[in-house]
Amino acid sequence: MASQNTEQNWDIFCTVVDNYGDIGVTWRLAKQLAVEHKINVTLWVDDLNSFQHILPQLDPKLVTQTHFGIKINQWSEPLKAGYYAGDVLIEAFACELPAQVKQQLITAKQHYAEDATQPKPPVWLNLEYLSAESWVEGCHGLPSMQTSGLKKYFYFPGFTDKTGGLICEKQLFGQRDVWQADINNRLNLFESLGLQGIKASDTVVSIFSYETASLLALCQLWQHSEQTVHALIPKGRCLNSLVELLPCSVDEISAGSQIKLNNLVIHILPMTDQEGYDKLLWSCDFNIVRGEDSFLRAQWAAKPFIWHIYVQEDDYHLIKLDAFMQLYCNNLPPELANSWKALNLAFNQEQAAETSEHWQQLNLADLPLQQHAKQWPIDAINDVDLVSRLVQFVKNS
Ligand SMILES: Cc1cn([C@H]2C[C@H](O)[C@@H](COP(=O)(O)OP(=O)(O)O[C@H]3O[C@@H](C)[C@H](O)[C@@H](O)[C@H]3O)O2)c(=O)[nH]c1=O
Repeated sequence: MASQNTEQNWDIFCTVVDNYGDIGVTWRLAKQLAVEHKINVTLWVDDLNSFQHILPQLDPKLVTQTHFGIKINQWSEPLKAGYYAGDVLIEAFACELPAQVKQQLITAKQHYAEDATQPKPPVWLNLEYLSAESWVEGCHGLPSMQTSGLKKYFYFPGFTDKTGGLICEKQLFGQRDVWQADINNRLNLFESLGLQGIKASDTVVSIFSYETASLLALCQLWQHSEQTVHALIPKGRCLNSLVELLPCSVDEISAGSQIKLNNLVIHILPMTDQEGYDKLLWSCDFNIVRGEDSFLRAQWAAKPFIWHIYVQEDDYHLIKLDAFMQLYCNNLPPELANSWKALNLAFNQEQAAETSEHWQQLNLADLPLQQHAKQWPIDAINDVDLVSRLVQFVKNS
């Protein structure tokens, strides 16, 4: 009961469209709400098998289970675990709430309208996808009146103070700095993942992209690089782009495989939990990431990166990519900004030759590039992270 009890109960509903981004973002959100704001969170997920890839201890057969203090309920219809209206209800990325949940909201509203001592109906929010586009500022926080008479708010993550902010745990940058200050952490991590032969002077790149000819071009280039390049690839979609380099079919490749191609060594990794993936990003010299959540975590890793954006109809993703690149490059020397942007654009447009060319122009040891990667997270977070802004938003609504 929001008005009588300080303990808050929030529900988050998430459908897994494809890949891991939707569940990845909502799982981070749930963990931070629970850990930093002591909120009782119930996360409803329609595909626990996908979820298990990033939370290995999850049992996809269970209707309800608790991990990290968060109740995780299977979302099948009709719901097997009961939904009871709490203080806040978040639908992630415009997923359609079950009819029985909507009915509970209407009932809660009616009861409250008849008797104001009854619990208020939950604050209802739709969590949107992250975009750096300027229109986001105008739409963040807008309410939309539903036919039921209930209000639903649109919550837009973003990079400016007029948006909903970015997911980032309070201790994250401190933990990252401690990790990166000691080279042994990186080498120990590689060892614990079973990666052999990585020397401190080698270049290490993590790769979690979608399929693209640009990736093949980069790997072909790295084969002939002066220094050894280690490509760390969690088993998944991007391997399909490297078929012509692989000694066997993608299906036969398993986590733990190591493929040596002249000066390029490809290591196939198991997927780990999110905390393990963060550490991997902190430990590499360069990260190739995708979607929404790994994209943000690559920024928080304070290392240079390529963002392989999720493709949208009519090339709309290129507009989103451009909006982000403009922001990211604001304080970079123009020549460096141009080559970083050109690399990202070529990679996303599958321009293999241009991707190789722009990679060669980018010097990973370049000090301004590294300094920018370190300063950017501080500027981007803009004082207040998404979860703190969200809690405040709920208080004000
Ligand atoms: C490789 C790896 C990833 N992860 C996590 C990090 C992220 O939370 C998640 C991957 O999510 P993303 O980076 O967002 O990429 P994605 O491609 O998996 O998800 C995408 O899904 C689409 C449906 C959305 O529309 C996109 O915006 C995007 O979110 O997986 C691990 O926890 N361990 C791992 O080993």
